[in-house]
Amino acid sequence: MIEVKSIRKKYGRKAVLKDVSFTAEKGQITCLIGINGVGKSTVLKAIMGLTPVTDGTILIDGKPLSSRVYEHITFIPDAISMPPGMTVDGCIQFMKDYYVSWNPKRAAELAGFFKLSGSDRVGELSKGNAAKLNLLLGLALDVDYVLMDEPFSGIDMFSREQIASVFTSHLIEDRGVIITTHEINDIEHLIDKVILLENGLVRREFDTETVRQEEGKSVMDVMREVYNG
Ligand SMILES: Nc1ncnc2c1ncn2[C@@H]1O[C@H](COP(=O)(O)OP(=O)(O)OP(=O)(O)O)[C@@H](O)[C@H]1O
Repeated sequence: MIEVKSIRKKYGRKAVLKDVSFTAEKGQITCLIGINGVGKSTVLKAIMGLTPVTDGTILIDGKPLSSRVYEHITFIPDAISMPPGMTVDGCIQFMKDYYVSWNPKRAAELAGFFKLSGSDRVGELSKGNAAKLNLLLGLALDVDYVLMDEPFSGIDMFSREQIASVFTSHLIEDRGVIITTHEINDIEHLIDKVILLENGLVRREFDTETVRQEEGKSVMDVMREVYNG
């Protein structure tokens, strides 16, 4: 389980996260939702230790962040960070050489599923294909937790559907996934848990199935309730 306990984060004098606590379980997809600039990426970067928090604690399976802990978790940023001149095959080879946890079988399966061509260069990929390659490079690592920043942002409906289908497949297996988004429509059915962020605080944390069964509400219904007052 990932436990985020009362984290606070200031950039200069600006308090972005004022008091954020939530948990994300293995085997579940947890979604951090909030408007642009609310601090979703900052939360993911804090979990990865990429940005120091001003206060609070983050535990991964009960342990504080350390280099050993990072072998169990990966971060897929909102844009691919591979050099534009590198080919798809080159990226895959780079990851294979660099990470012991690289799973070549899963990488090949994802490349086939996404219909990525090995000879295409990163800088020449369409937005959708760049997003798919980005996802492949993270999901082919054998880690327990995957953090994804806006995996559906700015791509067409068919690519979104294809990416969404990966979430319900064996390619995710029983890993713990945290994704951020500001638009829930396409992915509502995939999500187990929602964390609604507003003004640096968690406005609501809920299990989608519980809310559906006990209150007859969709994620959108709860979002409207919370954000529209
Ligand atoms: N390195 C930085 N230095 C200063 N301010 C920053 C830095 N990174 C982020 N911020 C500010 O912190 C706030 C939260 O940013 P963050 O990227 O976490 O939000 P977000 O919810 O992920 O936004 P989006 O949906 O647009 O991706 C924003 O106001 C942003 O301008």
